[in-house]
Amino acid sequence: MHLEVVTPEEMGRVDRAAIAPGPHAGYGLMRNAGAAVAGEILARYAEAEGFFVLCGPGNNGGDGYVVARLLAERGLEVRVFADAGPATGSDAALALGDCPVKPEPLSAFQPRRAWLVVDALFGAGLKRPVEGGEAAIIAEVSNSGLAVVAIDLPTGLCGLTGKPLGSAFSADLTVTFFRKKRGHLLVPGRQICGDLVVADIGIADSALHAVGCKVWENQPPLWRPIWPKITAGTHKYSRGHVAVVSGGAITTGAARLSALAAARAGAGAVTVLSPANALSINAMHLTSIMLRKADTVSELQAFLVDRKPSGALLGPGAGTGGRTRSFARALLDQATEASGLVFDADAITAFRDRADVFFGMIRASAGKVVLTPHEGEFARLFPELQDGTGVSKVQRAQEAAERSGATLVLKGFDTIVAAPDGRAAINVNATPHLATAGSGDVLSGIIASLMAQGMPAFEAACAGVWVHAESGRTFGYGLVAEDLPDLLPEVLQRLFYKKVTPSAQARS
Ligand SMILES: NC(=O)C1=CN([C@@H]2O[C@H](COP(=O)(O)OP(=O)(O)OC[C@H]3O[C@@H](n4cnc5c(N)ncnc54)[C@H](OP(=O)(O)O)[C@@H]3O)[C@@H](O)[C@H]2O)[C@@H](O)CC1
Ligand SMILES: [K+]
Repeated sequence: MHLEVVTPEEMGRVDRAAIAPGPHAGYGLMRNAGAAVAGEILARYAEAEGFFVLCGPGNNGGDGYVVARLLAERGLEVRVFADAGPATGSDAALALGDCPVKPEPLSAFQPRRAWLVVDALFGAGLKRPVEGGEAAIIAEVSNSGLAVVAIDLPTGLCGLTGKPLGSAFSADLTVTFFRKKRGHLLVPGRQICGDLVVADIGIADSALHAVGCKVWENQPPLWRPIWPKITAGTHKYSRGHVAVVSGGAITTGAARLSALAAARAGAGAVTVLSPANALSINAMHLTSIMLRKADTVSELQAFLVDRKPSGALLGPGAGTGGRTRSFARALLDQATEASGLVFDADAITAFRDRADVFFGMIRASAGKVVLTPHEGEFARLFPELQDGTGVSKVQRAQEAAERSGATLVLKGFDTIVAAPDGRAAINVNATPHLATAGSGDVLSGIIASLMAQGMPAFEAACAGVWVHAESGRTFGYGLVAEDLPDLLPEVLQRLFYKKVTPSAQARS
C-alpha cells in the first residue's frame, strides 16, 4: 500500500517525468488509465444495460474516449457526450481518433434506466468553478439517481483542497492513477468520491522521488515500527511518566480522562497535578494514577525537578487564565529534549491574544511540543489560517506548524497532523461517533503518553490520532469518551499481536 498523497500539481510533474522518454508515452499512459477504469467498470457493473461517457476537452476526456472504445469493442451499448473537442495533436485527440463512438453534444443527454454514467469531464486540470452545460448535466445525472464512475476525480472536486469548485458529481466509484490526491481524502471530497481505487498505469515509483512528496495517508506503517517497545527489562519509569494538569473542583473529569488514556497507551506512571480544592474529588476517582497538589508554578516546578516526568499534558479542563499560561511557560522552560509536551483545549485558548508569545516560548523550548486544536481553537491561535480562506486544510496545518514550531494536530473527520519541517499526514479512519465530549481529552492523553515513552512528536501524534479513531470505530453507537481508554487494549492487540500461535492453529 502506497501512503504518499500528492497534489494535482505534483501528479502533473510525475506524469511529465513518465512521459519524457518518448512521443507516444503520454498516449500509452492514457490507454493504461482507460483500461484500468474499464476493468473496474466491467468487474463491478456487469449488469449495466449501457454506458454514458461524458468527456471534457482535456486528458481526463481522453481517458473517457479510451473507456468508451474498450466498452464498445466488447459489443456493449455506449454513447459519448462532449461539447469541446480535444486540442489538435494532444493525447486526448489520439484517443478520440481511435474511438468508434462519435460524440454527441452534452445538451442531447437524457438519462436511461440501468445505464451507468462515466464522468470524464474534468480531472486534475479543473481550474475554475463548474458551470453552464457541465453543471446542468451534473444536476440531471444527480436527479436521475444513475450510478456514476468518476475518472481520476469526480468532476467539480478540487484535487488539492477536497472542496467542490461549483457543481460537482457525487460518484459511486472513483478510479485514480498512481497515487491518491489530497482531494480524495479531505472532506467533503472523500464522501463524494464513493469507493476509491488507485490503479497502477505503469508509472515507476521512482518518478515520485523528484517531486519530494511530504504528505501521507495516516496508516500504521508510518509509525508502527517505532511504537515504544517493552521488554523483560522494562520498569514502570522506563515506560514513561506523564503529568496531567487538572482543573479546579468542578472541571476535573477532563484531566482524569486524559490520564487514564495516557496509562492505557502504555505510560508506566501517570500523575494528576491538582489544585488543592480539587484534590479530594480527584482522589475519589483515581486508583492506579498518582495525585499531587500543584496550585502554583513553584509547586509545579518542584514536581518537575523531583519526579522528572518525560511527558506532560496541559489544557483539558485547565481554565483559560493566568495559571494555565504560567504553567505552560514552566513546562516549556524546564523541558529537555526527551520531554513530550501536549497543549490542548484551554491551554490553546489561554494564548488567544498572545499567540506570538506562545510560539516564541515553544521555539525556545528543548521539548517535543504538540498542539491539538479543533477548528475553533485553531482559529483563536491562527485567525488568518482559519477554515473558509480557500486554502486546503493540509496547507493550513502545515503553515501553523511552521509558524508555531510545534507539531499540529488539526482535528476533525479528516484530522491533519503537520510537523514544522513540512511533513503532514491525513487521517482517514475517524468515525462520527468520536464527536462526543471528552473525546479530545483522551486523544491528547494518548499523544502525551507516546511521546513520554520516546516517540518523536510527529509519529506520536499520527499514532495517537489513528488508535484513538480506531477505538471509536471499535465501539460505534453509544460511544462516550469514558469508553475510549478501555478500548485501547483491544486496538493495540490487533495492531501488534496478530500472529497465530501454533497451538491456536492446531486447535482450529
Ligand atoms: N498527463 C498524463 O500523462 C495523464 C493524465 N491522465 C488524465 O489527465 C487528466 C488531467 O488532464 P488535464 O491536465 O488535461 O486536465 P483535465 O482535468 O482534463 O481538464 C483540463 C481541461 O478542462 C478545462 N477546464 C478546467 N476547468 C474547467 C471548468 N471549470 N469549466 C470548463 N472547462 C474547464 C481546461 O480548459 P482551460 O482552462 O485550459 O481553458 C482544459 O481544457 C487527469 O485527471 C487524468 O484523468 C491520465 O490519462 C494518465 C496520464
Ligand atoms: K472526472
